Order: sequence, then C-alpha cells, then structure tokens
Amino acid sequence: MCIDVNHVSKQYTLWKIKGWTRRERQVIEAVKDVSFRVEPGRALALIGPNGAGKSTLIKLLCGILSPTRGSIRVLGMDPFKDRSKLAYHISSVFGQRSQLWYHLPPIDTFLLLGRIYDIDRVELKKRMKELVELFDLSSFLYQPVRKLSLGQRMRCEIAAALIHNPKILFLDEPTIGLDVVARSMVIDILKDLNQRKNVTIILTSHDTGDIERLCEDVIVLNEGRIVLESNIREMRKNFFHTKIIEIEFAGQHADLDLPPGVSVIERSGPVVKLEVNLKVQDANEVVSRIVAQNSVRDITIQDPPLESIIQHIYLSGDPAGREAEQNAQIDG
Ligand SMILES: Nc1ncnc2c1ncn2[C@@H]1O[C@H](COP(=O)(O)OP(=O)(O)OP(=O)(O)O)[C@@H](O)[C@H]1O
Repeated sequence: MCIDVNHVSKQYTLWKIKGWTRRERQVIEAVKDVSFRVEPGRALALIGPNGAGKSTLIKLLCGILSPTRGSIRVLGMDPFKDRSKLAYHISSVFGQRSQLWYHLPPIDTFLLLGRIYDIDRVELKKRMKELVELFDLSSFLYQPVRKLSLGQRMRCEIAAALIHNPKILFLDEPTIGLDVVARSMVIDILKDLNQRKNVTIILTSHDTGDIERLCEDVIVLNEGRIVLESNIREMRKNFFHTKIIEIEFAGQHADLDLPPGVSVIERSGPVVKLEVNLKVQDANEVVSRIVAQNSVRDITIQDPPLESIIQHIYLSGDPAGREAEQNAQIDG
C-alpha cells in the first residue's frame, strides 16, 4: 500500500480579537474523519468546491501538517514524524507557490536540490538532462525564473520536483493559470510519468479536463468529508442520467416531435442538440424515431461533460455516493 489514511481529521484553531482584551477561539474542522487507500502507481484526483479541504489533505499527506485525529501512512511512514526521511521518496508541487529561486535560473535550483537530496554528480547530470528533454527546458534553463512565463515556470517546478525520482508526486492545482497549450503539455508529461515510470500521482484540480485525462480514481470532498470515492469510469456510469444527442439535419426539418424526457438544449442552423433523460427514455429509441421521421446527415450520442456530473455531486452533497448505490441497485 502506498497511502493509507485512517479516520483523519484536521482542525485549525483561529483566535479572533474581540475588543481590547478579549480573544475568541474559533475551531475550523477542515478535514473530517477521512479514510482512504491508494495503491502504488495510481493517479488519484481530489476534487471538491472551494474550502472542501483538498489542500489541507495534501499537506497532511506530505507531512507539512499533522492530523488532529487519526493516522496516516505514506510508503509505510508517518509523514509528519518521518518528514525528512519521507522527503527522499515523495515530492510536491503547489501551483500557487514556487520552490524555484526567483532571481536565479532554474538550473541553479536543480543543482541545489541535487545537493539537498545527496544525488551523486554524474547521476544528477543524467537526471537533469532527462528532465530538460522531457519538459523541453533547454531554451530558458539559464534565464532567471522571474523572466519566465507561467507555463515555462510550471514546467521547471515539476521538473525540480522530480529531480530525486520520487515514488509519489503530490500536485495541488499544478495547471492553475496556464493556457490550453501549456496545460496540455504538463498533463501529458504527468500522464507519461504515471504510466511509464509508475509514479503515483495525487492531484487537486478544479479543471475537469485535467482530471479526466490524467486520473483513474477520484475522491470528492465537500466540507471536509468524503462524499464520493470512485473510479472515474464508474462515476460516469453511476451518475449519468442523461445522454446528449447531436443531430445534423439534411436541409430543412419540421418541428421535432419529441417524446417525454427529451428536450432541445441547443439549436444552430441544421444542428440540434437534445438531452435525453435516461430514466424516462432510451437514447437509441429516440435516435431511431428521429431518423425514421427526418432526413438526417449525421447523428451522435454523447455523454454529458464530466463537469456537469461533478457539479451535480457537489450540489446533491450525496454522502458516500448514496445516489450511485441506488442507481446501481436499479440497474442491476
Ligand atoms: N492555515 C489555516 N488556518 C485556518 N483555517 C484554514 C487554514 N488553511 C485552510 N483553512 C480553512 O480550512 C478549510 C479548508 O481549506 P482548504 O484550503 O484545505 O480547502 P480547498 O479545498 O483546498 O479549497 P480551494 O479549492 O479554495 O483551494 C477552509 O474553511 C479554510 O478556510
């Protein structure tokens, strides 16, 4: 087992100043009785709305914070107590914070990290060469970090985090602020690391595209609690109550005669998008009916975007995937 989290809670204590002499204690329970396990080589997404406790959980797993209750084992170690020993085997990237020296070029941070992790000179040179190639850093390796674009800096951040060949990589919003091209490059590299080098990845992101491309497992947190723990494929299956049918009509078409449970969500010239409620209608039957009544050039059936399922889970606050269980019972 790579990560084993048992009934972990984390409280922050804040002191509010009340008048000149009084202070009021306020306790925020950011993580509440959370338990889960991660097998080596998996890619897990921690998702949830703002303030759900994702960053706190990552900090607990990295040993930056200690739990108020419960126990955590990462690679068999207690991350808080064995922090310096564990540091040789894990790494973290926080999108909002940098570990690169701002006024120095990235190469200097790489060399410094090589010293910190006691990496032999020859080995360090070899690893730097690999990372420079993998992240395509050669054109700005000797430029001060302050002069790099955000995308270039993030590539250097992740490269720096990998210099000591960690077994687990924790990433908290690693693509925040990146444009589509830079984001796609970062996610592709992470996927490659996960699949080829078996690096376990724990990621928080608000971007469903990143999650879908990189992760196979997902934990949804809400107000500090796990509200769903699932495989992304299972989550899609259990939470999809709708299908989207996109039809391109050949020429003019009369008003569609739609059965109950089917509604038009978009119209653009000859293209019409329909949403089918699968609890009421079968999508294939809807397609057959439309094709029989109209002249159709193209027709596709799609799943709704992952984003809409996640939104649905957040809104329903469905504890421990109760709705998913009910659906599984109905289906099966
Ligand atoms: N250092 C701290 N001191 C006090 N409260 C904190 C601290 N860090 C986080 N919190 C509180 O703990 C709760 C969880 O915060 P956390 O940053 O873990 O959530 P998050 O899911 O990562 O949110 P976001 O998506 O906005 O980054 C929030 O209510 C937050 O205000």
